[in-house]
Amino acid sequence: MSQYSHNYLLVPIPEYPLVDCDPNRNIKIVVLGGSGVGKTALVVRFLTKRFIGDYEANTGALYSRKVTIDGEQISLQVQDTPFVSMEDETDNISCQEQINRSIYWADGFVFVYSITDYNSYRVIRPLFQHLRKIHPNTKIPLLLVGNKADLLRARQVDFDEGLQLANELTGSYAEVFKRRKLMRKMTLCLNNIVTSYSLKVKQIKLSRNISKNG
Ligand SMILES: Nc1nc2c(ncn2[C@@H]2O[C@H](COP(=O)(O)OP(=O)(O)OP(=O)(O)O)[C@@H](O)[C@H]2O)c(=O)[nH]1
Repeated sequence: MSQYSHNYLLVPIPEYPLVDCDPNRNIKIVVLGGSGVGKTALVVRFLTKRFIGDYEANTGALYSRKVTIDGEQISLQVQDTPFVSMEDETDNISCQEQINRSIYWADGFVFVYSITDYNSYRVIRPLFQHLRKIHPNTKIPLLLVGNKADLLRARQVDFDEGLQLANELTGSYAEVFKRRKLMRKMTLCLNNIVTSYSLKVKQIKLSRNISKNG
């Protein structure tokens, strides 16, 4: 049983041990952003399909689920991370080593800011530049999420600013709060992340067929 199960209303736990994962059939996604923007909440909502107010702050936790893509069973792994912050008086970010490791590890990225916190939005560009240094030459599947979209009265970041930033980062954009919308947007946007993986799956299938048929 999970170490967290006793104390909290709902805590996602890995569906199966990570040792069972075939490394060729993994999609690895990391969720990144500033402090308190709702990264953990978002991961919990996405994976459990529930909107909840009480959950373990599982910063750094790795979750896994099985999904089917093009008839192939794939393990989707989602990594929650500690927050990233801006260094004082500069446009640089400071992030823990764990974040760098996650960036190296991941195939796709979910950047989260809160629409109620302009500073969390400001973190995103330098974060992307940081990511670019680690993955200089690859197309980066990315979803930008403007979270806490239920708190419209406290809005500090306009919808258009989110959209513009997503375009700049060549990613998709979603402002989310309601579960259905989150699921729809996440699913749609996840397709971006998954597309490159699907191609890989097709290549695997193709090479398997070629070797089978000589
Ligand atoms: N109103 C509202 N509150 C939210 C939403 N998502 C998260 N929260 C709240 O925001 C707070 C921070 O959420 P977390 O998921 O812990 O945020 P985090 O980004 O993981 O935080 P760090 O651990 O600092 O990195 C919690 O009190 C959540 O309940 C949302 O969509 N709407």
